[in-house]
Amino acid sequence: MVLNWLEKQHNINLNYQQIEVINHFSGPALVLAVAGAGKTTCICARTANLVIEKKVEPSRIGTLTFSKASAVDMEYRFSKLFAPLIPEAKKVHFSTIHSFCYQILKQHSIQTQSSFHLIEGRSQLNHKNTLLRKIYHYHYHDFISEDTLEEIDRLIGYAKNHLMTKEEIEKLDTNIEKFSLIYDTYEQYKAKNHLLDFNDLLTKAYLLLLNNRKYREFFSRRFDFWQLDEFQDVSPVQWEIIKLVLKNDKNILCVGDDDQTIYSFRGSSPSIMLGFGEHFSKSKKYYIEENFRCGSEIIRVSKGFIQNNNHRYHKNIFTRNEKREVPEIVVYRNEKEQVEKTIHLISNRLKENKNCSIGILYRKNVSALPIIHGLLALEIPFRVRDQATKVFRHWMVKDILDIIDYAYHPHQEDLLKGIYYRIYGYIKKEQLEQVLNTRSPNQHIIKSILTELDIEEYQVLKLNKLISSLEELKTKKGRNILTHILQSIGYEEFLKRNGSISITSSDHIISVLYQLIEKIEEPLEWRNYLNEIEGEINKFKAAKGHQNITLSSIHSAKGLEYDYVYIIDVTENIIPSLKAEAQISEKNIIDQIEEERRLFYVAMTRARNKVTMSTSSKISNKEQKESFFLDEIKCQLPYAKSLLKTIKKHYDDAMTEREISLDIGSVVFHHKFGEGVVIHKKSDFVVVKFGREEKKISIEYAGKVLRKEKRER
Ligand SMILES: Nc1ncnc2c1ncn2[C@@H]1O[C@H](COP(=O)(O)OP(=O)(O)OP(=O)(O)O)[C@@H](O)[C@H]1O
Repeated sequence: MVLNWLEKQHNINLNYQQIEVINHFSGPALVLAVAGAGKTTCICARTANLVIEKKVEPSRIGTLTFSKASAVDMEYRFSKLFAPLIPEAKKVHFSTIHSFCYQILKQHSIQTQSSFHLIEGRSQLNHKNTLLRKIYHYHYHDFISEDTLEEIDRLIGYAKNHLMTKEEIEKLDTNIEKFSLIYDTYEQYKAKNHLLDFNDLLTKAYLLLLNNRKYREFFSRRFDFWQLDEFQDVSPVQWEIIKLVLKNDKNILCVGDDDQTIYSFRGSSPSIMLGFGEHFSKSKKYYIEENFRCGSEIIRVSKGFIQNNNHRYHKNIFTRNEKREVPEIVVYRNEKEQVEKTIHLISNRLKENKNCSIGILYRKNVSALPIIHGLLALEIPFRVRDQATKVFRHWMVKDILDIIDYAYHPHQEDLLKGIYYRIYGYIKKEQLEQVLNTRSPNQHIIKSILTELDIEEYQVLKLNKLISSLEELKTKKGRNILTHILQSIGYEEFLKRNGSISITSSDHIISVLYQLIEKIEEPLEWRNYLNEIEGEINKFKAAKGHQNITLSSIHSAKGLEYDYVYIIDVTENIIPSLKAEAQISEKNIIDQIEEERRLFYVAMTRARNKVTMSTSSKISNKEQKESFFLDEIKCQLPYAKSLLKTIKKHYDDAMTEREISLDIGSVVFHHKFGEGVVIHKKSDFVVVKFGREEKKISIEYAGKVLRKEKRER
């Protein structure tokens, strides 16, 4: 009946693997699906089948997802597909795990006449960040950078999702030395003020269910049939909650694609999916391996690429779709060319087909800005899915704007307080405090240091130079504004000294700012201009209706599809983006690379017709290597053989001219393992990927082996 309905009313012919899933009735089941396999269609059809064929009450079926957007989307699709067939379709429950936990806590608060307030959510977002900022300042006596704030937030989520003990939190692999102190203070403050963040919804609900039999029984009666979508994203605490509310019959159907696990950094754990069969010894396992979305060339290339991961279920990914277009790699000369040519390619696509959909995807939100700038200039409409403008509040952008403002307002102490140690002049904290206590409010602060304090000769020279550089800044235009701040005012020097941001990532931000600042006539215009761009982006974001072009981070593009996908900035250190913690283990590096590879796979499989991956040879005028993922993809392309020969020749030639390069992405040769790619580099070792195997080799040893091999050639 359901199959007939889908075929007749919606022209959807389910394949035999999908039909098997739809017919699954009771007991635990794991559905291993591939990208574009119609997971949502399957869950909706199985729900309809339970109601129509198995006579299950619609309100007894509960489907949980991980994001609000997916829950809303599924509810909408279920109603669109089956509302005319199932009069009580609205009674089927679709929600997020968080909202399920919220109901548990709400119930508890009613019964115990206690209350709690959320410090996250649409209107509350800043509350949590404000609290973390204050706690950081309390422990470090310093202001927190946006990067550190994000990292602390992530670590808190990670610890909670893994139900970590105090001892485990103390041992967490992080550069933030006082993290466990910050964590304790945060927890104490929330407990005292009855506040909860989103992750607390999970941990508190878990504890309630674990320690209170009545709650456990009450909520396990909530549904007879449970379905869990995006199972690959489940975290340990979420999985514990689900297991606690399952009744003895364990009617749960979990659907996911382990190749699309992209939230491990936040707490999801692929091992839960991989261990499903061990947990439920009598479970069934289904596969849906046909991709209905992508052209066969995209499937062939992306499948070969993801097979480089070792920790995954083997799946026979296939499609019956035609070839469509071969995935393409484009190496541009510099970041500017990448933006211009990408927009040009997109415009041509739209000329060919004004209804086609285009996704521009990137690993870091900052990559979106030059494209946005270019699209705005050409008045091409677009949509931005996530917070691309967050970079405008990045501390580097704030510093640059403050330096400009300070040049115009040299008496303003608030401005100088934030930047005095980030610019030339060697101003010490005590000197600044001393002069701020004695000078009158309208006095030029740096001049006051010169006239009122007893300072060394070298500093007199530096301060005089700084005063004239700040004056000179007011005369600069366009790119020269930024160059002057970086070089003459000393901001570049500070970036190099500062360990909290990698040079590559500051280079990336600077390169983006260079592109945005080009047409600025005088420094003071810069702040307004950034506000204008932000306003435009928000306008486009709010605009309803269809837009051909969508800009999105790869993370936010999960679950979506476009006719044409452009993945930009596929550059070393941008993707894969690896954390460079001091004590990081080899296993951790490999796990991170595998997660990044999954992320790239998600990006590629968003495309129906063609995926174009681009990189630029230079960023901020500095040579830039392409991501080694592109080497892995090149091996899958039709022209791979001849291309590999070229690469090999290129490296052979290069090696005869200079020492072998052990930089990430370099192709190297080992006497036993053959050709490999350097995928990670530390001061004393490198990790080299030879085919599907990864080897950790000490730098000293690697140097010897690789040179020996080359000499023999
Ligand atoms: N049996 C089918 N025949 C034809 N098209 C189908 C079938 N099942 C699903 N589709 C279509 O395939 C596309 C992918 O489906 P869907 O977005 O549900 O996949 P998914 O498994 O959620 O993908 P991903 O995990 O990559 O986001 C959709 O356009 C959907 O309508």
